[in-house]
Amino acid sequence: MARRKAKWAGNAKTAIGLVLIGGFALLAIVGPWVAPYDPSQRSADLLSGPSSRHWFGTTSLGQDIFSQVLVGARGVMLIGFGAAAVATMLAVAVGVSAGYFGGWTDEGLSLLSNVFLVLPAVPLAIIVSSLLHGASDLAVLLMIGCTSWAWGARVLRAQTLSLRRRDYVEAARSVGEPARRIIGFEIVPNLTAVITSSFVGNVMFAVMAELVLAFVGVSGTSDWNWGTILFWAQSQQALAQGAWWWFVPVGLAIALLGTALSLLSFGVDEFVNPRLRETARHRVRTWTGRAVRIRGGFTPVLELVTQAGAEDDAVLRVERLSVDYGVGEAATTAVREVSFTLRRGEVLGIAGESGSGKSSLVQGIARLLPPPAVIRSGSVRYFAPAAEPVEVLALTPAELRAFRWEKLAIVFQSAMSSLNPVHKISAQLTDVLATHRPGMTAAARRERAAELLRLVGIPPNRLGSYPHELSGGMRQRVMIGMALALEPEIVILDEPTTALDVVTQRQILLRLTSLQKRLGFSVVFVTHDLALLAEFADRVALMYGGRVCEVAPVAELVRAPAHPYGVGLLSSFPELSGPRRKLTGIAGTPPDPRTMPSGCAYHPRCPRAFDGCAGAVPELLPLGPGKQEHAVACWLHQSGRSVDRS
Ligand SMILES: Nc1ncnc2c1ncn2[C@@H]1O[C@H](COP(=O)(O)OP(=O)(O)OP(=O)(O)O)[C@@H](O)[C@H]1O
Repeated sequence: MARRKAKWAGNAKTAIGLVLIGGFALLAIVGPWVAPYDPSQRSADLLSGPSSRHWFGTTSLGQDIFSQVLVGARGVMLIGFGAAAVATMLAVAVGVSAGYFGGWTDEGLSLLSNVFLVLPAVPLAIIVSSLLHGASDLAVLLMIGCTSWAWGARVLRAQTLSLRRRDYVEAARSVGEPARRIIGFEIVPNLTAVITSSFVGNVMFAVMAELVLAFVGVSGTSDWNWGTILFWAQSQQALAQGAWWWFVPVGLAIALLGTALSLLSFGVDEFVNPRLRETARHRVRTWTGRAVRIRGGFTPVLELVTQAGAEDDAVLRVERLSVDYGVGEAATTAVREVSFTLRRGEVLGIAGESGSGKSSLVQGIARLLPPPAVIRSGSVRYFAPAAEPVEVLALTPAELRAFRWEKLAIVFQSAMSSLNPVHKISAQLTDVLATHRPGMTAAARRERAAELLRLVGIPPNRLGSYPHELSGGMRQRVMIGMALALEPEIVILDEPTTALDVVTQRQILLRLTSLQKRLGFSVVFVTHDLALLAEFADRVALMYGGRVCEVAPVAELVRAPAHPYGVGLLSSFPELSGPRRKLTGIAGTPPDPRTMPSGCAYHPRCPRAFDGCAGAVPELLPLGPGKQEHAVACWLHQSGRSVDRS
């Protein structure tokens, strides 16, 4: 708290803005009491300039303009801030709901906003005030507030639309947070700058609208506010008479109020955006980590392969899972009837070229597919120890929230964007615990958060840091710590070390695998990097064109890949030991899922293809007796022939 206060104080713009606004607020409170004259009281000093008796001069009736300015501040501040508060609350409620919930809610609320956008607020207020023969301050406040929210709502809707798919919002959803909490904790804090500037804009608009109403004489010409002063100055032709003092002081007061609001808006922007703030202050030394990508993903391994003895120790079983993007004739199939079993305590690697369907598969398993993706068919069963299997695809939203994170945790690809930039690491770690362990005390949650940081090799004093104060590798480890918060049985990592330097990559994976051995969870590790899998995985499944084409224990796959695609992939990587050999790679490009080749999807690129390969899709079958663990979907093997490693 003290640190926060110091930051406010250290922000000169905020401080000046606050002092000025505070001054105006004080004026609004005490103005009528400290004014030297009654603002309506006439005197013999007609239209005289500033003097020691009348600091701001007098009107054509001899009234003291200084007193009028002091007394008038109350109405301006009351209506300006009151109407802005009403407008901002309406804008947040409408804009955030429309952006977050989408669908019919969005359509209905957007229609409402559009209607209010075309309503001319000030002329409407003038007409209503005229009908009421002069409206009260409260009526003016409500009129302005209720007619000026629509623009802010549109901006907030657009911002919410861009926030709702951010990784940290998806992460919160996957943690099982209810919508109101996601909106309150993940979305609205990130809109603070927009809400503040919307509020400041609304104050300015309300002040102006109120001045216009007073200026045209519809909100009562005897109630003193700054608009009333301008109304009388205009009607008595002060400008033509050279009585500049009649409108200049009030004009300066309005300009000063606008300046104060703008300064406050800038200051709040810096305050709520730690990155902006840090540029102006000393920066905590962080590693130079680049953005880290971590995403959760399973990949298919074949059911047949895992039949021998695998059933008892299965923790997750995926059967014939298919994922489409879109529906009907326009649908593109990204995952095609993938089946695999994940065993308790194993690290299953999933590899394949870009576009082979790895992420779609993993997101399908966790039911985190973004629209327009849909699960077309299949089954995902979770096996709890000594309990009935659970069909994940049939879970209700509430059951799904409990399943994710408790049983299955996902580390998203981008650690930086998975961590909410406006919350400290401690808040983000304890939030997962608060959602799933409501009975835990705040102190216990904080202790557990520190323990989780220690677990992933980060000093607990980093709990007070913001995400941007950590290196890419540290952020990634925080995400892994967060995934382990509830001790899940399955952890999905999707390309967890892409974009990190090789040293950091290895450090993180070594720590992860040592934790995995200690805590006993199962890992699905999606990556392009076969060399990493060779070091860290127990088994590897290769994906091509949305299907698993080969699955085997990692040592066997590296030693003797059976599918020509596996051969090609391994030929693209240098070996760590042994004689030097030419890296050949794979000619051509992966297939477009919209125009998938017939038969084996790899046949157009396959150096061993023969006529039969284009006919039908080969099944994923064990290589033979004694090779139950090594399965391949290739016509070469199904017709009894073998393939040489080239
Ligand atoms: N929103 C989408 N609309 C249509 N098709 C999509 C969409 N997202 C992905 N696809 C298609 O689905 C297929 C599988 O994509 P996916 O991202 O799952 O593959 P990947 O193996 O994870 O690739 P990468 O390693 O590049 O992340 C791709 O061919 C892609 O064209």
